[in-house]
Amino acid sequence: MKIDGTPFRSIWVDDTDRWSVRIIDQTKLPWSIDLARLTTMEGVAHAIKAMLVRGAPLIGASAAYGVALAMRADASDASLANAIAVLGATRPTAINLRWALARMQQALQPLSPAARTAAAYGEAAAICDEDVATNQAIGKHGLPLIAARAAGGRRVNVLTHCNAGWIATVDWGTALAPIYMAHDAGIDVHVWVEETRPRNQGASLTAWELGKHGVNHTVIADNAGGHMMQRGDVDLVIVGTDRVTRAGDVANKIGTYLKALAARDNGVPFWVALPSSTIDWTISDGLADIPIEERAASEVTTMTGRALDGSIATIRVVPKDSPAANPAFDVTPARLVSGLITERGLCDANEFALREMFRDIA
Ligand SMILES: CSC[C@H]1O[C@H](OP(=O)(O)O)[C@H](O)[C@@H]1O
Repeated sequence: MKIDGTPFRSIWVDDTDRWSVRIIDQTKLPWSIDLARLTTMEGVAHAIKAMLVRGAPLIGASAAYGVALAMRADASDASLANAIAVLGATRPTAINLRWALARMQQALQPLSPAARTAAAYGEAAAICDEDVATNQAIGKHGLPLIAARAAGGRRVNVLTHCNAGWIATVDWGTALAPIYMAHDAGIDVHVWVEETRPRNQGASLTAWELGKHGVNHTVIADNAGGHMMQRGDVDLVIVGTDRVTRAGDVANKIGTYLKALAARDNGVPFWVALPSSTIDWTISDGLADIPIEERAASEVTTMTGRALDGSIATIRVVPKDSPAANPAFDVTPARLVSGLITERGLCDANEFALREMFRDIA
């Protein structure tokens, strides 16, 4: 998408040296646009773990380039195995990480070391290009959900949680793709942007993205989403996801489950946007089988933002001696999901529908 008129992707190969990997450091947004340069596999692993890059599809794309950087340094079998292991251990919930690493392994293992570097960069680039096309398709298939509610120029209010925008993918995003397309089609779409404690991906990233694209939005506290639904101010909810089971259970940013409960209680459609690379065909029961990342307590006990003097500051918001827990995701049972917006179309959140739509993959 564009940042102040300049087209960007969230990750790309440096166009000067043609081997280092460039990213937008998302820990610095929205306060500054820092383009970081990653030159080692370990640097990519840190970027994923510390959330300089985040979002399931972007985590997968970043890991793919991490393998390419590893091959550039040492294309041996041991180096390939080490890269897969190190990158695979960075974050446990988003299945796209495992999917991308398996794809890189499959592409590189059969090759001679001499052929691996070029092949790795080629496969990583293909993953990125496919992600862009996939997300455009998600946008196209999700657009009617918004357009159907825009009769007579009526404003359509969409609530989203966390950030599943272009910055969470290589481009376009998943949950935000239909919103961008609705906006570009002239529909009066407004987005309730939940701040998404504790990392505030909504307040810091979704608000920033939508603002840069000129999409009307209002940031709200996480706890306000249900209230907006009760008042009839939410026409539909669209969120992203990090892993969907073959039965349609959805892992997403912590707090998503509460939105789904409020949506069900208020008769608000609750849609989940995802590429098929986010489906984990090996599991059915999300609550039992999706690993939930536990992140540092400091993400709950402190907040970082711009101080009134313009400096970037981190403040403590919890007493020093109070422990904090920080589960980064929760699981929304399929029964609370109105439907899935995929690159192949809209799909019920159940095993039969998923297998019908993706019989060539399942
Ligand atoms: C398009 S996937 C976006 C998904 O990833 C986010 O998690 P994180 O920011 O921790 O990587 C969140 O769950 C989003 O819905």
